Amino acid sequence: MTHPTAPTAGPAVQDRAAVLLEALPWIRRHAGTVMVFKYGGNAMVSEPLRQAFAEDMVLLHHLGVHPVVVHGGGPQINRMLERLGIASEFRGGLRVTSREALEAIRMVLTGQVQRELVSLLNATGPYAVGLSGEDARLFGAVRRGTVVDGEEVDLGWVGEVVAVDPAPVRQLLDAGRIPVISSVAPEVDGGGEPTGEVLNVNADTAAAAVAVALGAEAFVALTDVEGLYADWPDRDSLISSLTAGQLRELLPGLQSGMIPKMEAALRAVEGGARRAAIVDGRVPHACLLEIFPGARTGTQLIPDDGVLP
Ligand SMILES: Nc1ncnc2c1ncn2[C@@H]1O[C@H](COP(=O)(O)OP(=O)(O)O)[C@@H](O)[C@H]1O
Ligand SMILES: CC(=O)N[C@@H](CCC(=O)OP(=O)(O)O)C(=O)O
Repeated sequence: MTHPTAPTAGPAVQDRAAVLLEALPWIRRHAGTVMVFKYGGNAMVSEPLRQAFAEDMVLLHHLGVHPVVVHGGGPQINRMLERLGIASEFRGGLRVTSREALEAIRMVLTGQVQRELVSLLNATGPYAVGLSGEDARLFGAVRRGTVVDGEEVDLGWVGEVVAVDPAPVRQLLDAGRIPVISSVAPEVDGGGEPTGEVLNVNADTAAAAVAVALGAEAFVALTDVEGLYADWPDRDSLISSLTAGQLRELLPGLQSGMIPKMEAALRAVEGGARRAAIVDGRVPHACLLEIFPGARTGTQLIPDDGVLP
């Protein structure tokens, strides 16, 4: 006859219990809240990292938090455009998008990157449902250009989300699912009606719009650096936390992909999120570490009158 080995109350057991107990106040405060995670192409670079991200989302879901994933896929799009012989050009952190490129981008985001993410999340249970801004009119977008060195630049078929209907996402959350959203959006006219065109939206920008529409508690964007640097690329200038007002002052000096990312973080906080975080997607389980305020990586952004929750 065998007997199960009784766990000894040694240090290892105590440590495990202590980790769970340390998370208890955060879990109690955040159960039932929405957290929007922007999963960027540069943070999706390895299988173990993708796996760790999916595990974090499923664990948060079981802790009672409602994770919503908005994904990018910049490097994956670059690879496809290269295969098709289409040049990639970025202005102010946004891709100049021809109609030909748009077709490929829509295919890569909704047909490849989203499918892979949904499949990873569903490896252990029926959690994830993928949708794009086109589904159930989730997004409405208008064409936008950008300003580089004081000059207006036409970006082609690039959009900015001007309307989000939270209902399709809420319905999925209510059904116990994890929504996984691709950042392509139908163009809408002045009356909010679809024109029949589709636009390429930066995924950080789309994620912030989703966070605001859902009244998310937090907006977390993964990237491929430690966080926001005050004086990029000086590695000693990493900012661990800042207020919306401090970010507004830094924004004009930012470069490349950090421009839309920090604009999105600001928009999320201005729109009601208590916190936005730029976290290092190269650190396995960076999203799960978010539940331990003392162990968070990256840069935390809070409203001017906020305190770090
Ligand atoms: N001030 C800054 N702090 C951190 N990164 C910066 C800064 N300015 C520019 N960058 C660049 O922005 C990149 C992140 O943007 P991007 O590549 O669009 O991210 P992702 O694909 O993860 O969404 C970093 O890898 C870095 O090269
Ligand atoms: C307009 C614009 O720039 N759209 C982005 C959409 C994907 C994205 O944002 O992906 P990451 O988050 O991985 O950068 C693009 O075409 O690359």
